[in-house]
Amino acid sequence: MGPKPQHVRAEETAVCVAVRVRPLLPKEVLHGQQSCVRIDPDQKTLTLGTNRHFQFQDVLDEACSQESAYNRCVQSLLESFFQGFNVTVVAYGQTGSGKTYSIGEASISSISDDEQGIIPRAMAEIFKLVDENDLIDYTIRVSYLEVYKEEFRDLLEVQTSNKDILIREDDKGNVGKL
Ligand SMILES: Nc1ncnc2c1ncn2[C@@H]1O[C@H](COP(=O)(O)OP(=O)(O)OP(=O)(O)O)[C@@H](O)[C@H]1O
Repeated sequence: MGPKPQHVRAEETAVCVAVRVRPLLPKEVLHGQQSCVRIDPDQKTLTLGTNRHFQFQDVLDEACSQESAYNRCVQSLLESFFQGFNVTVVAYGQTGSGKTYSIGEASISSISDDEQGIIPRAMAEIFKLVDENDLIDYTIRVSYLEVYKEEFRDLLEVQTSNKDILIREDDKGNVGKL
């Protein structure tokens, strides 16, 4: 078997799973806590303890920057998106593992450009690609919803009652907020 590609492209697989290990937080260092995982970037494996190995399509270590995480896991999806495919990015993990940090709180204006996560980077690239293409008229709609304890919250309009938020699929298979 030849070496695996460094970056898995969207067209090569329907689902790509990458694992990201965050650095220890200052308070964890203060309490003398230590990392319990090891990453092998060549084998794309993460080892828990000494002998529990897990393989992923990509493994991002503690030093992986927001830019690199975006380039490795998301950028190619935008190409597919502009070719008309639906694309989805999901951050999954236990509390405090870095989902919000990785996805990128678009609402936090105090963070530096380097620290911006996936949402602001993807938005910037979408608008750049739209700007570059004068031949097509684009309409962009955005919704930003939180689902917590089976209740919706509209994060762009927090006063909206969750009862007024309806998610439906139309006859073309597009899922969205009514
Ligand atoms: N790759 C990283 N580099 C530096 N700091 C990080 C990284 N990932 C997460 N952190 C920090 O770790 C802390 C927890 O991360 P975050 O809030 O993103 O977790 P979460 O998975 O969204 O948690 P919850 O499910 O509780 O909302 C935050 O202080 C965040 O800034």
